[in-house]
Amino acid sequence: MNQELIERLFEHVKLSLDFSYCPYSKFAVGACVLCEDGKTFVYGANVENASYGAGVCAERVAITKAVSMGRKRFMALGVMSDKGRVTPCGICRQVIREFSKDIDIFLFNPDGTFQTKSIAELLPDSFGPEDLE
Ligand SMILES: O=c1ccn([C@H]2C[C@H](O)[C@@H](CO)O2)c(=O)[nH]1
Ligand SMILES: [Zn+2]
Repeated sequence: MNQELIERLFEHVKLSLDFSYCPYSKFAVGACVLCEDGKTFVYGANVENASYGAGVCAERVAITKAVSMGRKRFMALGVMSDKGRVTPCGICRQVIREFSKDIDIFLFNPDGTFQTKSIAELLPDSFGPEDLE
């Protein structure tokens, strides 16, 4: 990933924080996937619910938006909370893994610095679509 794409990914993640609906946790999260074409950014924010368990994380919102637009493979996913660096929860790790085994996951800090993780690091010895073949 070149510097320009990383900066654009960060800008999308930052903007998506504004769309978070988090009246219960007050913990806003923004996420964005960069599709395999290297051009299409699809962002998402966490969307909570009065029935707490019905809430959805930002990462899954971004991914399900993209998949339902016909984009199933991703180069990168960026994420950040309004409190700073955040790392995807277990359910999101499994959903990321479903669609991309070689994705770069950018854990952004508010100043734009980041740490990258692979899905193999976040979800070692994972179960995925190939296991059902
Ligand atoms: O990586 C994460 C971690 C948490 N959340 C959301 C879920 C919930 O709405 C709030 C507090 O857990 O943050 C995300 O969207 N992504
Ligand atoms: Zn999650």
